[in-house]
Amino acid sequence: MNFRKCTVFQTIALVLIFSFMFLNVQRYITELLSKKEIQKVYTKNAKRNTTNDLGVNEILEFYTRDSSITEIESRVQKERNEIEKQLSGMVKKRMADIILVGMFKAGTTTMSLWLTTHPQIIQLRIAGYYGPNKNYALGHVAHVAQIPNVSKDKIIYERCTVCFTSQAARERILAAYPQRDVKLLIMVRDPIERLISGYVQNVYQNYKVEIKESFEEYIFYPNGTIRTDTEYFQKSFYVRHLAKWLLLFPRGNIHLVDADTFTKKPWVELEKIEQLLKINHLFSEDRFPANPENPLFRCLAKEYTKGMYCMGHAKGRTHPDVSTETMQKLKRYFKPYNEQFFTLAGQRFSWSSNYN
Ligand SMILES: Nc1ncnc2c1ncn2[C@@H]1O[C@H](COP(=O)(O)OS(=O)(=O)O)[C@@H](OP(=O)(O)O)[C@H]1O
Repeated sequence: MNFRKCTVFQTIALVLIFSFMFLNVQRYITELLSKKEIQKVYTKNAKRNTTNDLGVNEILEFYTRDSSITEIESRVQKERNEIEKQLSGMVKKRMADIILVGMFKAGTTTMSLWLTTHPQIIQLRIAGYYGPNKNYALGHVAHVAQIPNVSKDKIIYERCTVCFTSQAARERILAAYPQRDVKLLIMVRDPIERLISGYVQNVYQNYKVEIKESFEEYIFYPNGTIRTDTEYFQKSFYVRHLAKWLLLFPRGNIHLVDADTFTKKPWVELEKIEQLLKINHLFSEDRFPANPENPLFRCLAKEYTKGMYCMGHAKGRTHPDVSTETMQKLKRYFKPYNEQFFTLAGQRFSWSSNYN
């Protein structure tokens, strides 16, 4: 009897031990699996954030989440009412067909100078109207009054190179074009080269940057982290700015110019613009000899007379030597933003391969 009791107890104890072990093993396996699952999701997200697996919609959503479309529309409507009020009584004018909205230090002066030598392109006298407040304060009457009456085969061209990074400018342009039918030209240069160019410009103008401050001092904090909060740095995050334009204007209206190709082979990018605007082809390769004073850059030979349009000394400046280490650090930093920009733009640029 005692022996039988003992066996029953032993069996119960064994069942309990095995059950306990089984439950623990099961819990361990579940934990392990969920940890793995979390790890998988985390790795996937990290990868998505760094190497840009994000799709166009996700990128758009991410960079415009601080923009309330209702608030934008209400501001734009208010501005439209103001435009109508100021222009009431004036004969309705055709607005500019195309606006060069940026990007600062990407070759915009050269583009404007050369493009407007085309007899079918008429440039507006006032530049930067939609950008800085002091320009916009000129008022719509003054802005519209300068627009010439031109035949349909001519293109009215306006320049506002500070507009690309300005939300106020985007909304002002949208207010002026209720049909959103303006073409927007944006020159995009390798963001690091643009950064260096901006630094050199600041050094020359001795504005914001002390002459003695090296590029490295300008770009890094003393502890080596990148000073991403500077105005120049912020302007080089093209994806952020393009997303905000795409919230307001269709992609088809935005023409992105490869600024590096424009510098080296201007006829390539100019011919694309001729096609976009459906104007005669005049910018052929043979018209772009090297600049005798600065052979890394081109000039444009005049069409009917002798002489060339070359840029002065303020364009095509010598850049400082930047160490490989600094370049690599900047490239690593910009790469994910660039990738997102290419996805959003739906195109890559000649400088894209600098980041491979
Ligand atoms: N043909 C030709 N000649 C001289 N320079 C040329 C030319 N084509 C493009 N570029 C590039 O234009 C860069 C200056 O850009 P921007 O005119 O947009 O500068 S600015 O924003 O108006 O200050 C300028 O930048 P830096 O090289 O840093 O001076 C040039 O790289």
